Amino acid sequence: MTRVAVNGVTGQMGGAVIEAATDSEVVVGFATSDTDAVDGVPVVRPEDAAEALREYDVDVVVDFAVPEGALTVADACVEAGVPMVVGTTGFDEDGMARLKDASESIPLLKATNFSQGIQVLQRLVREAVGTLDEYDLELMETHHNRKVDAPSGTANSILDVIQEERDVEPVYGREGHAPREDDEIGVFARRAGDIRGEHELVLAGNDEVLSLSHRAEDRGVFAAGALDAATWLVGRDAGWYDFSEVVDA
Ligand SMILES: NC(=O)C1=CN([C@@H]2O[C@H](COP(=O)(O)OP(=O)(O)OC[C@H]3O[C@@H](n4cnc5c(N)ncnc54)[C@H](OP(=O)(O)O)[C@@H]3O)[C@@H](O)[C@H]2O)C=CC1
Ligand SMILES: O=C(O)C1=N[C@H](C(=O)O)C[C@H](O)C1
Repeated sequence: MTRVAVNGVTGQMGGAVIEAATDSEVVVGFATSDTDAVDGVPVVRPEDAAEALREYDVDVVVDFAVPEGALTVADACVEAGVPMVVGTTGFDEDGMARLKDASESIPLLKATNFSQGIQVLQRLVREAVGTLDEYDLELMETHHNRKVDAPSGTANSILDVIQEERDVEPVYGREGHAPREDDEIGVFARRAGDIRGEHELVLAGNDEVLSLSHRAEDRGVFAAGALDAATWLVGRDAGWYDFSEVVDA
């Protein structure tokens, strides 16, 4: 069985990963709060992660935390020579550069969304935006009221795909006198209740509207995808990997 360490183990996704780990074993977790264990999994502080990775003989780390915590644990993975799956979102440019640096020493797979449906949505988005190249584009996402980063990592990834196809400028929300420009894409983030994650791209023009959307119904979908990625990553060469490689494997 693959021996997994979970960064952000006390969080919503940390719990979902422990629950989803049936073909792998979560042997240790990292978090900053004063908790000894979560569901029988011992909790260690992130600054002691390198030592714990060796002590618990960890094969791979699965991370769903905050950017600062992910970077601390990425350093520990480099020190201990352990692969890392990064699910945390909201990194700034410097954080992304530090993850890229880490991937020169260890196998590192980062995805803003570990659901298979979003992988397919990304492909559909590329085709639709490339084909309907005159249509107006608007991007919406909705998440639970505890989410701290906006727009979501997934929305930013969808935007990246769109910008590879079309020269559009994001406008984050609109207010007041705000007429739409031809080359803009409106991006909207809503936060309410315990909504697991919804994303929708609307393409409108030529007297028609095409809507491409995805809704996650349980955090288990992200946890299962991240664990699939973790098992796939063990034993690979150092480098930067994409979740599409796992889905296509
Ligand atoms: N890629 C994907 O498919 C998905 C990505 N996510 C992303 O995962 C992240 C976590 O989401 P979620 O579980 O809902 O958030 P939570 O707020 O529920 O959990 C965050 C966890 O991070 C821990 N944490 C805080 N600071 C640190 C630190 N310095 N080092 C290590 N751990 C730390 C917190 O525990 P404590 O306070 O005890 O330290 C907590 O356990 C978010 O960035 C979210 O966007 C979420 C779902 C799917
Ligand atoms: O915070 C969440 O919950 C989620 N975060 C990811 C994101 O920012 O895109 C993925 C998913 O939508 C759930």
